[in-house]
Amino acid sequence: MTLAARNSPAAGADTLDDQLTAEREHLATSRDALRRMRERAEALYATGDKVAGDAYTAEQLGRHMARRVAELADDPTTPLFFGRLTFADARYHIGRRHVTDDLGEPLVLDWRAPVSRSFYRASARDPQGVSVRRRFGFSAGALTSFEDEHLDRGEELGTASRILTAEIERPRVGPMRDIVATIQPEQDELVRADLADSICVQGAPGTGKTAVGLHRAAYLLYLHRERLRRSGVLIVGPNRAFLSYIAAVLPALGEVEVEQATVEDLIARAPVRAVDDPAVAALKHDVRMAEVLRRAIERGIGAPTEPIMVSDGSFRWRIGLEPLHRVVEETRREGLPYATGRERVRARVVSLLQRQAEARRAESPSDAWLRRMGRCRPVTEFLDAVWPALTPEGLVHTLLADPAALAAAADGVLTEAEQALLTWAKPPRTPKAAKWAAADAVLVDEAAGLLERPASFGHVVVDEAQDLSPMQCRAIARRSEHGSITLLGDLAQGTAPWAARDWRASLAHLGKPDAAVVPLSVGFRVPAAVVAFANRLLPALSVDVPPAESLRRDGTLDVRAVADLAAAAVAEVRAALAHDGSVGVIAADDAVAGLRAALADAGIDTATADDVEAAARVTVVPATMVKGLEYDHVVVVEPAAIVAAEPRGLNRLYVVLTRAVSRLAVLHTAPLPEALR
Ligand SMILES: Nc1ncnc2c1ncn2[C@@H]1O[C@H](COP(=O)(O)OP(=O)(O)OP(=O)(O)O)[C@@H](O)[C@H]1O
Repeated sequence: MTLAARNSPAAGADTLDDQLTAEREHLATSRDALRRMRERAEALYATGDKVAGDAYTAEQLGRHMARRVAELADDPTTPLFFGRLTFADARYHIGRRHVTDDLGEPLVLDWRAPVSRSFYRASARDPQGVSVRRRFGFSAGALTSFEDEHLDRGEELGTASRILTAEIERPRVGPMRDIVATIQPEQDELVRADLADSICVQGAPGTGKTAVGLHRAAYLLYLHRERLRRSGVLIVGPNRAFLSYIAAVLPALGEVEVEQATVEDLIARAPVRAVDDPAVAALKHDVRMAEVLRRAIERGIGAPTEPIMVSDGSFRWRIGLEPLHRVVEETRREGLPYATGRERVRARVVSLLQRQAEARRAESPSDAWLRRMGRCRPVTEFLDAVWPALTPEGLVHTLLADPAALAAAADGVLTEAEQALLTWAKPPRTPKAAKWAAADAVLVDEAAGLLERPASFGHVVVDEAQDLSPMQCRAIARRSEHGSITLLGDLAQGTAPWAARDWRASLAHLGKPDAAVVPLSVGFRVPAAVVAFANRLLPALSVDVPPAESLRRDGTLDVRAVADLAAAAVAEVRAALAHDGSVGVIAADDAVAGLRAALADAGIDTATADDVEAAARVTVVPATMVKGLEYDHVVVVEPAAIVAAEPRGLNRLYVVLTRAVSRLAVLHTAPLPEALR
């Protein structure tokens, strides 16, 4: 046993070894049972098209079974169960998914099942009927130890658990892993919050926000499987490197159908082919642009100026100005999305024609007649005059290309100087010819949302949410209108020019103004010495957040003035490679290529941050890409250059300094930023 079981055996005279043997047998039995479950699912998958009556059912069944097979995958390196609860009359092993024997009796309970909740929440003060909680220690998939807490005797280890400590201090390699075995009570409360509840988690670096968000997604999918499968669950992350880092967590928990995207991916409609001046980009992300777009659309709705005259071949029909005015006004008042409004006007005009036809012929006209009237030239011309068809790109193109159109929509909302900033110097002739900048996407998406509502996800998890602009928040709000959100972030790590300074404003833009803001303050990543160093920056960041405290007493910090940054970085990486785990070299973006070359010259292979499966243990990461990531050993090169590279450089440095799991080395030639000294 590597980690000795702390307490005397619970069951009679069994020795610890006997108990360990019994647990290993239970693990082997469970793995066999899971294999049989998977084989049954595979057999069904193979014969699915024969039992299904038609192609559609076969397709549905096929997809369901493929998903089932994927869900039942067994990873030999992750334990099938990690805990056990003993109640007065029953005993359950808790693991990543349900495993049942051939008779349907449970061998392992899913961590999300109601009974499993006590594994995370029971305490000596509130044992919830649990007499003994057992945690298992594993090494490379083999069960090596266990640790008991006799809650009925007032024993409780909390964060002193050696198995928990070993899990937290385990060297990191490759992609992020799930934390089901060691979710802490304050995290569990967030993970198991109701589907209807939107929550905002403000947490210092490494407090498990990302972990909480992913586990909440898995929990909600377990509890509301059918509903969420229909509406979908979406995870929004800051960049592709981050998304590939977290991509494996949900599949490892059996959840293979969650969409993961950056906010840019989510709203991209056209390729980005131009770069905005920062002031222009900031203005496009300003929430006032939503009002400008709303007005621009509303101004497009005109008043009828002529009656409609239609002939159907047999009769001529006429709709006078007054009823047409009524139709337009009534529809405008309904506040529908613009494109729906246009169709509503069309339908109302057709129904006026229908009424006339009924009065004249004393019978209802056919559907074909109604369709023909709806599409006939006079009706379409009327629509084009009072409620013209619009495209999102067309609308934004008009505003950016035509100062008069912009002035009409922006008067009283944007200053003249701001309007001038927005106007293209060389307007493209058509929307198709436009070279869109990144920030135009938020305008086009806002316009698209005014024309037609996008489908709403059932639940959206937004990570690193402090960096969302008001307009990006609105883009997410449109996609979670009928669902709930989990907003995760840290105001101190805000690096975007529009980063949030308080959560209430973001929540209002997200359409969830009343969501609770819950703090997480216990850090699982960054060692105490490193946290203390990074916390020196907090007063200079002008945000009001509780400082982090660390669960980790291990770890080292080494801040050093050097003569040659590249040579010192190479030496530092060499030394780091003598330890287990990953090494991250973080520098200002423009220094990355040079450092990669220096490491290559020294014969050290390096990977890029978005290649989490890379064989190389060393990753060289630009400071702007490192948000949300972590490495055992972090080498930060020239903090002053990281700070100087962008307006929120100190916040960036705070992010950079809080990536280390075990050891942080800070190498500098220039003086350290004032706040750190
Ligand atoms: N209860 C836990 N048990 C074990 N490890 C945990 C636990 N909670 C978090 N961790 C680990 O701590 C590290 C940091 O977690 P995570 O990335 O979720 O933090 P974060 O708050 O999102 O950080 P950041 O602010 O830097 O984005 C991860 O390696 C995660 O697996």
